[in-house]
Order: sequence, then structure tokens, then C-alpha cells
Amino acid sequence: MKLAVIGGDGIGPEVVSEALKVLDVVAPGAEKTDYDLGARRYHATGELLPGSVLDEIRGHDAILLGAIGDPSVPSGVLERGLLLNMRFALDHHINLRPSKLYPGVVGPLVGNKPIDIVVVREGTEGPYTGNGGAIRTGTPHEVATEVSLNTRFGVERVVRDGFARAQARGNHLTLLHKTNVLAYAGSLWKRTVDEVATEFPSVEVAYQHIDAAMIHLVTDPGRFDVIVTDNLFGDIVTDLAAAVSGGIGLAASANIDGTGTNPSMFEPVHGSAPDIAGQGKADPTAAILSVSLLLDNLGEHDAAARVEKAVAADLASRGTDAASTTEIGDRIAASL
Ligand SMILES: NC(=O)C1=CN([C@@H]2O[C@H](COP(=O)(O)OP(=O)(O)OC[C@H]3O[C@@H](n4cnc5c(N)ncnc54)[C@H](O)[C@@H]3O)[C@@H](O)[C@H]2O)C=CC1
Ligand SMILES: CC(C)CC(=O)C(=O)O
Ligand SMILES: [Mg+2]
Repeated sequence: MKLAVIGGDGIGPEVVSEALKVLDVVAPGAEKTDYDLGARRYHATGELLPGSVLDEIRGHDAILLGAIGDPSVPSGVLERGLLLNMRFALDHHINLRPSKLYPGVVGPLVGNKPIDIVVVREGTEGPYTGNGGAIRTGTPHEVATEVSLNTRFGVERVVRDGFARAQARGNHLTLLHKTNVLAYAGSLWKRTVDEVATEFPSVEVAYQHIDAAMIHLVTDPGRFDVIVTDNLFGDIVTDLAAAVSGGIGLAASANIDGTGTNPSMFEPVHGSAPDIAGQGKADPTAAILSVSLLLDNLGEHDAAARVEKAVAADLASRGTDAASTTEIGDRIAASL
């Protein structure tokens, strides 16, 4: 197993280092190559993601990433030039984000309602493609656009993936969009879901406007099983799903090229958290669960299950005292 490892910025390297401790126990033969990408490299060389580095990364079986983004670099430069660049170049169209309330975890919802949701977020289109512009910048007459790009091809492949996942688990799929206002893109998503649904007769289909879904995720999360949605809505709903399932420090994700052509990338849902970077406060659980997703994706199902089981056991036994980043990583690695 050849892995490219990108710690990145802020708490990224801190949580990745704990994730690797766990990986080393369950997959001791894994060959890891570290890539220095992010703010440090950008300041030193002006480089974000050189083509030669991207080509090298392509030669790996999977990528483990911490987080990208740093306050010393203008907002969006690293996020777009490095992170999104990598997701787009490697065709990571399926952005998989499970949210589960593990036993023993006390979430913020009244009654600690059970949560077991998988968000299938489109990963290469929507408003994240950089399809926009600005004129008269800095003047009172400035105009800025950020166009959401949705192709039938791109929507259909992620919708089909969502249905397949729904069929394999709770047989329920909810499309989240805003068809009442975003009529063109909304219509494409809705029609695609309705058409693909005919191939999956066992899957019950629901639709919710994205704003109302924020209510239901907090008041009645049990109504969701698989959620399929676009890149922006998926970004937002998965931070909320993480928050109601015990916190952003527990939320893992997979950026998958469904065709298997390029290595998929596994990373926490969270960002580089500059507010707590370097303090040993970051919860590495999301990064560790991302290792579980990585192993599962590479067919190492037993190892993946071992990691998830160890995390679940650790979560069940966590008290109210905050443990440090390394304490949590050490504990989970030792339990394996
Ligand atoms: N995939 C990625 O690499 C992502 C990068 N970013 C970038 O990260 C930077 C910071 O973004 P924010 O909006 O502040 O989002 P963030 O997710 O980094 O932090 C939001 C809040 O969650 C807390 N938090 C995050 N991860 C945590 C962990 N593992 N344990 C405990 N607390 C944790 C932070 O301390 C902060 O209060 C920005 O540059 C942003 O663009 C944001 C999201 C994803
Ligand atoms: C920083 C963004 C490009 C990504 C993000 O927030 C995410 O994927 O969750
Ligand atoms: Mg996000």
C-alpha cells in the first residue's frame, strides 16, 4: 500500500501524525511518502501544487491529508490552488462524509437522538469551480459573480453513487437543494434523482429544501439516511452533521474518484483550525476515522473495521476531561 501523506497547515500535521500511529499498527507494511504542501512551502517557494508533485501523488494508492489553509496567506489561495486543485485534478467527484453518533458520545441535541447519516456531496462542480469574476473591484459599483456549474454527467454519477449507498444501508435517500429558487440547477438535480430512482426501486426518495433540512437535522436527524447534494450545500450540511454528532473533531471524509483511475484522498471534515494550532488541543479522531475510510476504500475491510471499533471504544470511555491530541492518538493506537 503506497500512501501519499500531506499534513498541510495548522492542526493538519498534528492530527495526521496521530492517524499514522494508528495506521502503523493495523497496516505496518504501508509505504508512506510525505509531501510538504501548504503555507510553509508557499512562503518559501511560491508553489501551491507543482505539476511534478501532482504527478508523483498520482502514483500512490491513496492520499491522507490533514488540512489546508493558513491566516498568513490570503483566504482562498491555498484552499483553491492546492486543496480544490487536487480534488479537481484527481476527479474526486464523490465526497463521502459519514456522521454517526457513537455510543457514549453526548451530542448537543435534546434527547441525544441517534444519528447515522452518510452525506454524498458532489466534489468537483457547483460554485467551487472558480467560474465567476468581478468588475470595478474596490469601487462602489463593484459586481461579483460566482456561477454554480452543474453538469448532467457530474450530477448523475454522484446521484447514482448515493442510490447505491442507500440500497446497501437504510434504503432511504434525501436530495437536498433549493429547487424553489435555484431553478435551473435544482431542476437538473431533481430530475436526475427521479430518473436514477427508477433503477433503485427499493430506495425511498425524499426531497428537502436545504434551509428546512437544517431544522430537521437538529430536531429529527433520524429522518436522514443517505443525503445527496451539491458541493456547497454538502460542505455546509456536513459541518452541521458533525456538530450534532459529537463535534467537528470526530468527522471523517473521503474524496473518491469513483472510476478508480486516480488515488482517492482521505481527510477530516474540519479545516486547519488556526485558533488551536500548536496547542495539542486538536482532536485527532476525525483523522483516525479517515484512516478507517482509507483502508476500507483500498479493500482492507478488516483493518478498517478494527480502527473504527477502537475509536468507538475510546469514545465510549472518554470522560469529560479534555485529552490532548497525542494522548488520544496514543490511547487508540495502544488499544489496537
Ligand atoms: N479540508 C480542508 O483542508 C479545510 C480547510 N479549511 C480551512 O481551514 C482554515 C480554518 O477554517 P475554519 O473556518 O476556522 O474551520 P475549522 O474547521 O478549521 O475550525 C472551525 C472550528 O472548529 C474547531 N476545530 C476544528 N478541528 C478541530 C479538531 N480536530 N479538534 C477540535 N476542534 C477543532 C476550531 O478550533 C474552530 O473553532 C481556513 O483557512 C479554511 O479555509 C476549512 C475547512 C476544510
Ligand atoms: C476549504 C474548502 C475548500 C473546503 C471545505 O470547507 C470542505 O471541503 O469542507
Ligand atoms: Mg467545509
